[in-house]
Amino acid sequence: MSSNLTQSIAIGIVVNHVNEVFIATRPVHTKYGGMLEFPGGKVESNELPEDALKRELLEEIGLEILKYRLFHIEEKKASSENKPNVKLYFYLVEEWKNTPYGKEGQDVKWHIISSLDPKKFPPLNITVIERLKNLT
Ligand SMILES: Nc1nc2c([nH]c(=O)n2[C@@H]2O[C@H](COP(=O)(O)OP(=O)(O)OP(=O)(O)O)[C@@H](O)[C@H]2O)c(=O)[nH]1
Ligand SMILES: [Mg+2]
Repeated sequence: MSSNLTQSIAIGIVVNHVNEVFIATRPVHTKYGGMLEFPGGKVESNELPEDALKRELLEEIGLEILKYRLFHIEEKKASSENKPNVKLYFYLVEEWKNTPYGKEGQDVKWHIISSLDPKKFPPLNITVIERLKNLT
């Protein structure tokens, strides 16, 4: 029997009109430090994933998002009793206000989708990156 809870994560794939996505480098001292990631973070209790998406993108990259859609969900079962299952909600963000920047001091950059290397991201991003490449 499993009593593991599920930690949901809301992630924004911010895509511009020239097929570039806005990506941050994870700070070195964190889990997957030095790897690339899309902005986002943990959905809080009593919060909807899309509300977490709006909150995290504002907190992390100063973006007020206007048009977005759920693009992909990735789930992973907990690797032990005392860890949560995780569920990643990846949203495509296609319209926004403001110019994104690394509000928390993180290194950020626009990357052309076709040039993305899935090996530079956490393992749960591999499928969504393949799907992203098939879009363009
Ligand atoms: N933001 C983000 N997190 C990802 C991605 N892929 C992926 O596996 N994750 C995982 O999702 C989890 C939560 O992300 P996070 O560290 O950004 O959480 P957060 O913003 O709430 O930060 P905090 O824990 O410091 O409050 C991490 O374990 C991270 O490794 C991704 O592309 N973007
Ligand atoms: Mg985060």
